[in-house]
Amino acid sequence: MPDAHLTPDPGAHLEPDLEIAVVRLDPGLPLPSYAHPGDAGADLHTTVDVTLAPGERALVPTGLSVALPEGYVALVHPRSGLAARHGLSIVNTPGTVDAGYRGEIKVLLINHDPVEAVTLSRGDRIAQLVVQRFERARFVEVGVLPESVRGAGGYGSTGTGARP
Ligand SMILES: O=c1ccn([C@H]2C[C@H](O)[C@@H](COP(=O)(O)OP(=O)(O)OP(=O)(O)O)O2)c(=O)[nH]1
Ligand SMILES: [Mg+2]
Repeated sequence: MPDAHLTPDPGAHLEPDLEIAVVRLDPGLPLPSYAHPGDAGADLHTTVDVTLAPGERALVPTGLSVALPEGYVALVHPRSGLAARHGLSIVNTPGTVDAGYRGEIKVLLINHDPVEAVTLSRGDRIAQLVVQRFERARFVEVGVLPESVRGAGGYGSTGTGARP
């Protein structure tokens, strides 16, 4: 029951109306779930126990396969708590789950901690899935691009100090 004193989370009023068909390849584990109303990421669980030595990576199964509607993509993002506490991230963050993919969603975890191993147990929430619409582009070749203020500046061209 939400606390009456709390302002509702942004987006909490939005009824989730996008249905995504999910097959649980491992019926012992739950479907992806949002921790709070309005959250963008639905947590994914590992189906296996796994220990990652410092610097080690592993492709970890989630026990889920989905059929995303046309025009949608699901992005596999790291969880910030695991990153902050253990240096655990995802090698290819964010992972891209294409709408036509019917295989098991997997998470390519990596332990960035220089010293400590990370142990995850079956059922632990290891990543989060963000479902988004995307645009499919038509790449049209031209000889010269339209000018812009940024131009070709990048890779730190604006520096790091506060701008005046
Ligand atoms: O973190 C991820 C990333 C990808 N996939 C699945 C879904 C995705 O649709 C498929 C292919 O991913 P991607 O296109 O990133 O990999 P690729 O190396 O380009 O493989 P492919 O040649 O199969 O496209 O693998 C996952 O389960 N988890
Ligand atoms: Mg690909």
